[in-house]
Order: sequence, then C-alpha cells, then structure tokens
Amino acid sequence: MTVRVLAAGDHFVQNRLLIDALRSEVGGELDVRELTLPWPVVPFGPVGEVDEASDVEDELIDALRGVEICVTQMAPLTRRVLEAAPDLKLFCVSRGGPVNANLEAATAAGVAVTFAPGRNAVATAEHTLAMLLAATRRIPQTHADLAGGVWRGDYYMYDKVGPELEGGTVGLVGYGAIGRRVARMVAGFGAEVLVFDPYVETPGSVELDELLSRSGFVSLHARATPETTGMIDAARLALMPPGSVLVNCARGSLLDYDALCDALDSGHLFGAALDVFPEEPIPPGSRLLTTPNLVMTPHLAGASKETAVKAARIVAADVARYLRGEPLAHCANPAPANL
Ligand SMILES: NC(=O)C1=CN([C@@H]2O[C@H](COP(=O)(O)OP(=O)(O)OC[C@H]3O[C@@H](n4cnc5c(N)ncnc54)[C@H](O)[C@@H]3O)[C@@H](O)[C@H]2O)C=CC1
Ligand SMILES: O=C(O)C(=O)COP(=O)(O)O
Repeated sequence: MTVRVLAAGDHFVQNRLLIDALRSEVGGELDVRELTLPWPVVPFGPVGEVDEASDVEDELIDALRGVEICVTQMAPLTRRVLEAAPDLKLFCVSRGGPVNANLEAATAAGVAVTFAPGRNAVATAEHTLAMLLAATRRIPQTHADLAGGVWRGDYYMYDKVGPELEGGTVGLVGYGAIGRRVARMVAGFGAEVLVFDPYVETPGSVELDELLSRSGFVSLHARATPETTGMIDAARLALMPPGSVLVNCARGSLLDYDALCDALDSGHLFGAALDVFPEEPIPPGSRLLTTPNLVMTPHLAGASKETAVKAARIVAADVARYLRGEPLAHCANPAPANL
C-alpha cells in the first residue's frame, strides 16, 4: 500500500533532505509531495500553542488532502488545518520542540506529533563557545577597529582585558542537550562547571543564586517556559561577580534585556553575548544596538550544515517506526490509540 506524505519544508531544512532521508529509511512505498513554505511561518514560540497562524493555512489544507504523514519544519498544524485533514495520522516537526502544532487539538484528532530533539545541539553548543570567547576576548570590537584602520593598543591594559576560562567557573542554567555539550567543552578548557537545572541532578548542581554568585561566566540553556520567563533579572545579574560574562543562546524570554544593558553600561559585567532577543529582528532604536561590550548574532546558533541533515534523519526514523507499527521515539502528545 502506498502512503501519501507531504514534505512541507523551507530553505533551512530543505525538502530535499527530508525526502532523501525518508527514501533511505522507508524505501519506495511512499508517494511524497512537496510544499515550499516561507520561513519562518511559525517562529520560536512556546511549545504546542500555535493557532490560527497565518495565510499558509489554506495552502497547507489543500496540500494535505489524502495525506497520512506530514514532515515539516515550519508548517502550522492549527485546529483549522486539523479539521480539514481527516486522513492525517502523523505530523513530524523537524525542530527542537513541536512548536508548530496545537498539541491538544492534534491529540483530540488522533494525530501523533513528533519532533527532533537535539538536532542542533552541537551547532548551538559550538556557537555558544564562539560567543563566550568572542565576548571575553573582545574580538568583534577589535576587529571593527582594525577594519576601520585603527590599531588600538589600550585593549592590552589590565583594566580592559577579560578573564581566562582555564581555572575559571562556568555556570550553566539548563543542562539538556546543549548545556551538557557546553559543559564538556568548557571542562576541556580547564574551567569548573556549575549547573542549575531543577529537573537534572549532576555533579556541580547548585541553586541558581549560588551559581550566579560563583560563576565568572554564565551561559543560559534552559527551555522557554512560564517558570523560566524573566528568570535572569536585575537582582540576579547583580549577583554575578563584577567583571563576569553572560551568554544567551537559548531564548530571549529568559533574560531581562534592559537590566542586562544597565549591567553593561555600569561596567558591572565585562561583556555579554546574545544570539536571541525578546523581539526578532531587533527593532531599530533598541538600546541593545548602542550598549557597550555586547556581541550579537541574529539567532543563528543552531544553524550548521549538519543540523538540517540530522533533523531529516530523526524525523525519517520516526516515520519508519510509525510505518512498522513501532512506538515513536519522539512523540510529543499521548500516542493516539490507533498507532
Ligand atoms: N539560538 C538557537 O539557535 C537555538 C536555541 N535553542 C534553545 O536552547 C535552549 C536549550 O535547548 P536544548 O538543550 O536543546 O533543550 P533541552 O530540552 O535538551 O534542555 C533544556 C533544559 O532546560 C531545563 N530546564 C527547564 N526548566 C528549567 C528551569 N526553570 N531552570 C533551569 N533549567 C530548566 C530542562 O530540564 C532541560 O534539561 C532552549 O531554550 C532552546 O529553545 C536551541 C537550539 C538552537
Ligand atoms: O531553537 C532555535 O533557536 C532554532 O534556531 C531552531 O529552533 P527550533 O528548534 O526550530 O524551535
């Protein structure tokens, strides 16, 4: 029997990778169609809450006719799409969380939703290290000086230089796929690692306030949840030792950005590095654009050549499990009875 699959991709996780991975995992019994969606349709919001997302709903509804399996990075599985897709049984999101799906409605409709945890963990951990080192060694600022024809010697002065990782302490807030990798990397530099993650017990685990007051480097790797919203506020930044460095490659909601700018303006923090922001793109006129000692990248920590390939493989492996009638490895909702 031929199973109809919709690959609804975009330029980040290309349809081609998804389709190649499906073909190599599952073989020839699939009738695969493609739908190319703009990026991003569903941005980096909380898991499982998407609804009435966008004007791609109609296109998606058309493309899902007769389709049993949809693999996608960005397509929104809203209540309306679900109601119009009675044949759909499996919706595979090739992202770190099933942010594209209304999980409650999917469960009620008997649609299993899978996701691809850890697909970009290596890329994000490596980017985190790059950002931490860039902020600590003032690489973007000194590069900009040189590119502008200025050779400044004063960066060498004692009061302008940053701390070393070897012999320092790195506090990791969140110890999942990315936090663990960053821990291994900074341990390789000879740093002590402290961890705050209420759901993980590991050597080096401490309470958040203790972590902040003992760490010369702090890196955020917790998920965006109501509990983590604004967890690093002005009072918590004040706990960090003077001259320390903060990195956020997780989510903008974890940190009070205004308080961070104050801590950089006052010189309390040596530097900070940010890949994620409360509003993306950063609005013109934002304080972040003029705050000193800040290194920023436009939400690209998770992007690498390998990320898209891993995502496609994780998704395809769950499609193959579904077709073999086996339990799904990364199912985000209670598996419907017909699986
Ligand atoms: N900038 C980028 O391009 C990327 C950002 N991310 C973000 O990085 C973060 C980490 O991602 P992963 O490691 O893949 O996720 P993960 O789900 O593997 O780990 C997240 C960890 O956060 C912990 N956590 C939950 N509540 C917490 C709390 N109140 N305090 C401290 N820790 C808490 C969880 O126990 C878990 O261990 C997420 O926010 C994710 O959205 C992920 C990939 C790329
Ligand atoms: O997690 C990120 O920030 C990404 O870049 C990709 O996110 P996603 O896994 O698609 O929610």
